[in-house]
Amino acid sequence: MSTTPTNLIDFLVNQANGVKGLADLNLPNVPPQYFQPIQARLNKSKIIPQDSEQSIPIIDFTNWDDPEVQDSIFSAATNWGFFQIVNHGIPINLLDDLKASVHRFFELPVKVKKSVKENSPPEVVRLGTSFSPHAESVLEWKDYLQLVYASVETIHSYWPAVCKDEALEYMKHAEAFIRKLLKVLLKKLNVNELDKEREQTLMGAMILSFNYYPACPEPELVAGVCPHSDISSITVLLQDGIGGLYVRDKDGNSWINVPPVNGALVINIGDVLQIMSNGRYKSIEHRVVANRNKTRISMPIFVNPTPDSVIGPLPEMLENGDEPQYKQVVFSDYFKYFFSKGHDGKKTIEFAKI
Ligand SMILES: COc1cc(/C=C/C(=O)SCCNC(=O)CCNC(=O)[C@H](O)C(C)(C)COP(=O)(O)OP(=O)(O)OC[C@H]2O[C@@H](n3cnc4c(N)ncnc43)[C@H](O)[C@@H]2OP(=O)(O)O)ccc1O
Ligand SMILES: O=C(O)CCC(=O)C(=O)O
Ligand SMILES: [Fe+2]
Repeated sequence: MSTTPTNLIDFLVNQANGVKGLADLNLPNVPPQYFQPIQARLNKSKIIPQDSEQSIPIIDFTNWDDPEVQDSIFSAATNWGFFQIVNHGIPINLLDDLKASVHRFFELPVKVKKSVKENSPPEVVRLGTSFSPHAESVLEWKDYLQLVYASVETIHSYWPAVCKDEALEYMKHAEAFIRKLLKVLLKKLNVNELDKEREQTLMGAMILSFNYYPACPEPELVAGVCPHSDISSITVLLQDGIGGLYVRDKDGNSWINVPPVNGALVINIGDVLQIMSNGRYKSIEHRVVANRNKTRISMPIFVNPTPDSVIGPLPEMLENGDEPQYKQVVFSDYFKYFFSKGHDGKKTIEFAKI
């Protein structure tokens, strides 16, 4: 029978086995480095039943410039911070092709993935496991591949061949959708034009991430992703049909499932838009649970400012005399702070609080 590698971090990170390599050993138990403290585990009594009246809104984007549709987006971003969009304009076959390419990438032999890790500049491609393994006290049951949406030449040089075409085609369509959605979100904040400077601040740097959560022998002991809010302006997430994403409820103590809806994209407001809207839009905590029997994948696009963008409440938010709740921060300082610690709920935004 296989045993846990003696130097687990070396096995996971340096040898590029990731948690998939660990799961492939078919160990009966999870190594203690993955044990969440008891109070941090998601116990069933804290989950709001799926059939209750509370559920994340699902919005049809077909008539996105219809004021009623825009009102429902504003209401979801203000009250929930999370919603699902159907009829977003991205062909469903592209979503299916992308999911297949994610499985193809993670199923590559470890030596191929190791060479991707070793030969890719981290500002373009980053293969990793957990969240920030050198900074966190407990590991998360997740591997990831981050593809930075750079110039076409850079993409062709560095994105892995097994998923490059699918990822690039998806990003081209997603970019058009993201621009429309940000226009709506900004318009409802009385910002009527998304000029070049604001576009750079809201969506100047986009990262397509492939998250891979292998089946786990003891899912109740671990976290796929610990509670956190995203640091992006928005995140656009495609999930497969397995499920496992939960959002913190308004009462603060319970969690609501984000059920997989075929063809839908899950949108969440990130810290940047909470800061720019001076707290009007909410960047809500969410987490992922592991699954005993099935591998789950998800594909978030982190829609980020460029690293040198300065983030703060929009002047339009302060016109009627409201006090700013956040100071001006350089985005690269913000994300370096985010990665300097483990996921820790909503604590990152304290960095920008006045
Ligand atoms: C993983 O689960 C996640 C991820 C996220 C992601 C949110 C974001 O998109 S934040 C935007 C960050 N921007 C980029 O990643 C662009 C590409 N990267 C870069 O240009 C550079 O890496 C850099 C971000 C400018 C930082 O450069 P540098 O100062 O030279 O430092 P590094 O050696 O690259 O990194 C130091 C250390 O920080 C951690 N880290 C930095 N960036 C990331 C990243 N994108 N993902 C994961 N970790 C990152 C990492 O610990 C680095 O240590 P190493 O062990 O890799 O050496 C949101 C939510 C999630 O659950
Ligand atoms: O896998 C998911 O559904 C969500 C992942 C997530 O929250 C993240 O990558 O920031
Ligand atoms: Fe997230």
